[in-house]
Amino acid sequence: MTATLIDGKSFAAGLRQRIAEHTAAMKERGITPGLAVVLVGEDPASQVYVRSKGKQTRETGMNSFEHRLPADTPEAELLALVGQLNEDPAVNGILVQLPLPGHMDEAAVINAIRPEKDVDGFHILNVGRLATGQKAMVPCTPLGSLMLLRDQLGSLSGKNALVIGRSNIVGKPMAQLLLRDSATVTIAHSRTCDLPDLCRTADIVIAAVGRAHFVKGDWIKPGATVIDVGINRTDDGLVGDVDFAAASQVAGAITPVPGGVGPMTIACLLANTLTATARANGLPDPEGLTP
Ligand SMILES: Nc1nc2c(c(=O)[nH]1)N[C@@H](CN(C=O)c1ccc(C(=O)N[C@@H](CCC(=O)O)C(=O)O)cc1)CN2
Repeated sequence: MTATLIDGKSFAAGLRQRIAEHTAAMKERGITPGLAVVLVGEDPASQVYVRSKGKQTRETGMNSFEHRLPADTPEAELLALVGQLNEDPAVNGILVQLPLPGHMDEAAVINAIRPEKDVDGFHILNVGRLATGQKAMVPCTPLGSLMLLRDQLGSLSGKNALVIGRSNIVGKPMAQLLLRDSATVTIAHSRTCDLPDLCRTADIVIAAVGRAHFVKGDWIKPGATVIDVGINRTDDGLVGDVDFAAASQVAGAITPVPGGVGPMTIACLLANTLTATARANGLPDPEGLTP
């Protein structure tokens, strides 16, 4: 392997430490940040993520409120719970774990969350604010990826960045964040022509396509920085969207899976909860936690 390994696990641990310090300072002023996480159904991966979110929230000194609803919960009941959490002054952040069961309208549920408490940054107002350069809540996985990129590269200005994947929760907000940092951004997707050649022009590759080992080693420009957002469960265990073994021979720096972007997602959720708490109390945004 020639590439530098971007250690998201250790970066996330450092970030959580800083968040714990900010939280302790807030608690001295009588303010305890609170995060409510709602899980509908019993998806095994979601259960693991929700458990980790609760544990890490408590470890940083914040209050954690967990709500578990059965898979056949009517949408109106979930909306009523979101309404209660919106009104609860002890709750600064609300997250509804995705995916939701098929009978629910994800957009309707997300848009029912008060934008100031939308620590996932998925509410349509936060999407619009991010796209227009206004103060927003920023989705956690793209925010974590940006932090890793800045740490690795310093300035992203003028770099050719290729985002592979156009989802609302990763691809599109990632592209917005890269643009904000003055990268030259291309978004690729399933209909993109000649993706391997396009990828070979990229200084930064963000793989968020949701297909195991989709990005091949010979697609990577020598020295490029590769951020692998994929989490694919295969017979060989958890793997990313990038063929890590091959790409790490060519790239300048690369995130592993596991231990790359994944741990940053929850750390950034805590960062967003702290930011939401600061804003709700008329305090400045905590330093280094927002883009
Ligand atoms: N409301 C939301 N739902 C979902 C989000 C989200 O940001 N908000 N993202 C994903 C799942 N997710 C958090 O919810 C998440 C995914 C992965 C990890 C992580 O730490 N991954 C580890 C591996 C863990 C494992 O073994 O599964 C890693 O990559 O090292 C944390 C959070 C979908 N839903």
